[in-house]
Amino acid sequence: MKLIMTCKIPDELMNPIKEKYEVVTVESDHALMSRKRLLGEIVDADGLFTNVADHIDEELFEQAKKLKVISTMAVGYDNIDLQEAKKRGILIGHTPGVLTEATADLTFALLMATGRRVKEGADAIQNNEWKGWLPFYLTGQEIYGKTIGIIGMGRIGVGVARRARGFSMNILYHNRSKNEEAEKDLGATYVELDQLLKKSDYVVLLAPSTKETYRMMSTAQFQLMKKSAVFINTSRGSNVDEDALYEALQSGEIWAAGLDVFENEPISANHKLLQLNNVTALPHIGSAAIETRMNMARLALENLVNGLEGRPLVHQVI
Ligand SMILES: NC(=O)c1ccc[n+]([C@@H]2O[C@H](COP(=O)([O-])OP(=O)(O)OC[C@H]3O[C@@H](n4cnc5c(N)ncnc54)[C@H](O)[C@@H]3O)[C@@H](O)[C@H]2O)c1
Ligand SMILES: O=C(O)[C@H](O)CO
Repeated sequence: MKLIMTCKIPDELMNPIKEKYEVVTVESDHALMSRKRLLGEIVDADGLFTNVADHIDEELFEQAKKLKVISTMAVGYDNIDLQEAKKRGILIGHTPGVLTEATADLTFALLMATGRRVKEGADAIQNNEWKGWLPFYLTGQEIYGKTIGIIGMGRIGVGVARRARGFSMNILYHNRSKNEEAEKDLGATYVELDQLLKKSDYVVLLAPSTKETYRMMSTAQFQLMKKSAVFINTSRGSNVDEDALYEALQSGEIWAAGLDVFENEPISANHKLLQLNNVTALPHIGSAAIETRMNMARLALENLVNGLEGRPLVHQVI
């Protein structure tokens, strides 16, 4: 059987697979397979190992004559057209759970870095702009004891809430349904979205990208937030209206934003959001811890091989 891997993973994981399957992948650890090559190779492939950067759309499904399983090395699968996959009886696997803690760590790191202006401070030193201690130089927002509002209280949202608890934060959340466990164990309080936006010092977005969440944070939502509030997005860029966010940050409607994800990735350094001092931006590295990425790759391979060999996927989307 032929497998396509649009990115390379370490040899220790790849070699046992190569013994059993014909594997087509890229040459370098630092490259993704081009769309053109993927569309060519997919024609006679049985399995596809993919990630958040590939668009698995109707055009690709039309080309794929033999495809049985698609396995993404990610928890989010908004880049895959599930309807097209379902129509063709193609199984989809993903990697929830193994990246929860690493992504919660990075989300909290971004919250702290944005609230306390860590990037601006590091840049000031680097650019030889530090003039010495001044009473209000690079003053940020306190974190300890403040109110955090988590939109999307799922696995990672709960992970962030656990970290927030360590900082004695008051935890508000908004979710499709109430998370009784988070309420009991973490003292989190369910509120409607408008209330969360009005009351939170830190608003953290961790809902998946769906039709309902598309640009759920736009002008009206930013206007409800406190002028001193910090907005953090480690979910998906499409959940945020980036023009509205830019306006809110530039006009002082909100105080700062920490962003790990963007509507179009990779974002260009010329993007208007990146020209603002009150934006801390990262290149979609929420789950980028070595052990985590190894576990994601292992789980994605297991999903793929299980599907090809007629066993249940460990984590199956459809
Ligand atoms: N930045 C990164 O590198 C990175 C890493 C991992 C995950 N993610 C993103 O984080 C998302 C969450 O991951 P997870 O493992 O916690 O998923 P999850 O499914 O456990 O949690 C998502 C939560 O969002 C809630 N939700 C769905 N629609 C909502 C809506 N309209 N309003 C409010 N809440 C809503 C769900 O009920 C669920 O509780 C992923 O879908 C992915 O997009 C990003
Ligand atoms: O959805 C995911 O898993 C992330 O975006 C990449 O880890």
